[in-house]
Amino acid sequence: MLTRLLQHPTRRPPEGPVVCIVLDGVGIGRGDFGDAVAQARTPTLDRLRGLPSFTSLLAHGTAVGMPSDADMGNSEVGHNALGAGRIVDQGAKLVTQAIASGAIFGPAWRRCIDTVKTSGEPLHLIGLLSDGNVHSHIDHLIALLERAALEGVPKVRVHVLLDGRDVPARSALAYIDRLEAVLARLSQDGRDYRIASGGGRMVVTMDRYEADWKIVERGWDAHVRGLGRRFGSAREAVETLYKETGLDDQNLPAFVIADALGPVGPIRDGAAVILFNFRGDRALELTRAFEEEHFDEFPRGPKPRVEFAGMTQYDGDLQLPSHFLVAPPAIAGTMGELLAGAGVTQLAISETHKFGHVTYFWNGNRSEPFDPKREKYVEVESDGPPLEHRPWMRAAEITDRLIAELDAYKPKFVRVNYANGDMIGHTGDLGATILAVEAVDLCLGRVIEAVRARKGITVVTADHGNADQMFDLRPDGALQVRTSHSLNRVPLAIVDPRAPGGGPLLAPPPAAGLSNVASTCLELLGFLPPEGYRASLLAR
Ligand SMILES: O=C(O)[C@@H](CO)OP(=O)(O)O
Ligand SMILES: [Mn+2]
Ligand SMILES: [Mn+2]
Repeated sequence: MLTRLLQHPTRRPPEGPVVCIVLDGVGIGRGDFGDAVAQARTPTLDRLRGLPSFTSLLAHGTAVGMPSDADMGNSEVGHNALGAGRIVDQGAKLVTQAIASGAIFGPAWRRCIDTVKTSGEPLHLIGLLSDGNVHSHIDHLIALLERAALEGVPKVRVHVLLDGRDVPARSALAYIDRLEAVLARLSQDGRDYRIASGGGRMVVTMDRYEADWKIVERGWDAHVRGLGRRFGSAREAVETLYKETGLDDQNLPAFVIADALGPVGPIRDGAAVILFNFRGDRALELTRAFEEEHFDEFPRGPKPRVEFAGMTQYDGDLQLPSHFLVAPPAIAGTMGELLAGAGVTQLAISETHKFGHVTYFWNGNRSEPFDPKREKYVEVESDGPPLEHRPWMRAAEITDRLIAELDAYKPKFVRVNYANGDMIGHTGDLGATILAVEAVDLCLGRVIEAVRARKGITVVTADHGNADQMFDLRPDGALQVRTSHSLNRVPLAIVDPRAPGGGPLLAPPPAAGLSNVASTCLELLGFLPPEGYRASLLAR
């Protein structure tokens, strides 16, 4: 692996910057009524489709390091591939492999098991309960439960975050039933395994990029302190909350499972806690709440002294958490690191919801800049929910700031993420998602024009689909709102006013995907595609 960029023998970099725009969740759909990208009025995207430099890229499955081609893409694996220029085996795959080999039951697991065997306190498992394979997989949870039983752990408590964002919007009961069956089977020979608390992932525990610590506080109260509305079972909680609130899984309020003696699973001194999500963005804040001695993001109450482990290490710079079951994907030599080494100035910009995507994920799950003197990271503060009431989100403010920074900071390479197609697509609201795509298209046009005026090049792509598929066809023929990402390909277009047709000719290798974008950007900047990187998309 090269650690230094080499000049390209023939490519001349532009006078201005190379700006890579990620349209989060804007894939290429079927063009039907449920394809919000096709339904939207998008003069800029339409123009890009006519360029010689337009193509489509794979953004899901094995092309982004997921276990199989049935797996959707997501922001983590998408931005990892964009920034690393290679296909890296991702958390979903690494955890499954570590379960198969037994490597997952290493030192961190041992510490947890030894702790609870000594104290008599429960082993607590906290995480997202679904088979979405974006943040977690229920099979991983079940493997941990089976092993705990095999090792004679007497008490386990599971704290379940309801999904409905990577899986159908109201599918929580199916996963709860499946989990309850496993817990009942394992609750024999004196063992006592139960669900202890839970709530919808968008309002309980799984905040990211410090958008709203209240979310984590609600989770802390329910999982750790046993504080919250009580129910006899998770099924009863979900059924009642569906009826009372009309909300879907991702937004259901927190709940606590209690019996005649009170909450069944508060987390106390001497317990062990495993956060079984493998993806870091939405796991880091709870990790900090468990690990940091000094902490003032919310009142924790007395912090229980527990043995804490993550499914993996979520942040390689901050080394969070300190103990983890599976080694994280090793992503070194990302394009950000190589450009920093070559002294090229970089700007990364997005709004809060996607800020870490263009910094942390782009840099291989590292939160810090490689060279703070030549990198500027700009976060535009996001609006609060409900986002479907503001589908334009902060696209205009991001655009204003980006254009201002082209003159003020004068970066040579820019990466920007527009969150709208994804964040509004996840709400399942077709009308709002059409508006979201239109807002992005407007800003896209502004950026392209500003970059052209400064003699730069724009590279437009997306990290995975979402807005392009707002419905699923159920087996019975009925339509069902789709809140999750799609498996569709994503657009790739390059605007270079120096090229005769408005963009360079492309020669995409077979099965070209997101991992080919880094070499493409580096080549446009006048460098050779680095050794080990996937090929550039540019024709010779
Ligand atoms: O919101 C998220 O956490 C995921 C979906 O689970 O979306 P994205 O990968 O686009 O960030
Ligand atoms: Mn995304
Ligand atoms: Mn998403």
